[in-house]
Amino acid sequence: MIEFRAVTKRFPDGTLAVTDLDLIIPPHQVTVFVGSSGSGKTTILRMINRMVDPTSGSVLIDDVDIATLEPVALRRSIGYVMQNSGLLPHRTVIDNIATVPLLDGVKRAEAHKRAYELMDVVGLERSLATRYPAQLSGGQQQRVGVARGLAADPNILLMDEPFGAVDPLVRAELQVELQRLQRELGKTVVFVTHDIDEAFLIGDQVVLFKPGGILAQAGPPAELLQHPADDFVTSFIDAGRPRSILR
Ligand SMILES: Nc1ncnc2c1ncn2[C@@H]1O[C@H](COP(=O)(O)OP(=O)(O)OP(=O)(O)O)[C@@H](O)[C@H]1O
Repeated sequence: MIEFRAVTKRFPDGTLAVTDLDLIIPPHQVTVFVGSSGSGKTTILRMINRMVDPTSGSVLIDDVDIATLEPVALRRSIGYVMQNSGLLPHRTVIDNIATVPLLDGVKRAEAHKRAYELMDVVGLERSLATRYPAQLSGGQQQRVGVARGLAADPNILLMDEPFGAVDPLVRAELQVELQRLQRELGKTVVFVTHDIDEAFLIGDQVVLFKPGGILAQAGPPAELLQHPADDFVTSFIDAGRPRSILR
């Protein structure tokens, strides 16, 4: 379980990105952060692996305040998948997937063996292993990014708009794949998107933020749809609807 207790983040330039956030992220479920651009989603996500530290308040993982943990070790123990996959351009697919285990001192042969297994898990042909990222499609690159995020077998997987840069058809395919993966692996997934349809599709819990990183509502999709907390929630959900009809 991940817990935010009265977390506020103000950047040095004075920007208030997160305001007094109390939130529980249950284990083995997909929690989706949704909200308009600049509503603090990425900042909140990055506080889970200490890429960003709160100005005040605390973040706990399984009841341990992560401010007491060593940031680099914490970061390597948590999977992180970002938009545009964030792959290393001069390393092959197999080396990209094995990045964290290799950093952790796992022997190359063993790290590669596991990386090949992960290619199967995320639905990538093993024949792609020796290609470089630029020789893959956008969807394939994102799958490599997911495999890399899973390589250290983390309990927690953070995904920051992972499907934002691919076309709608590939995006739909990746969304279905993520649901399958989650049924098989049961990780604690925290997923950022600005797309309410995507949030409702893949989220067990959806957390909607207002500008300033103010929590608007958190709950299962049906709860937000049937019992929106206020007009902001209603209008954010409604704004997503015309797109669903057009799709
Ligand atoms: N390092 C920083 N220094 C100053 N302000 C920052 C920094 N990082 C983020 N911000 C600001 O904090 C606010 C929240 O940013 P954040 O990236 O968390 O939002 P977001 O909801 O993830 O947005 P998006 O959907 O556009 O990625 C924004 O106003 C942003 O400009």
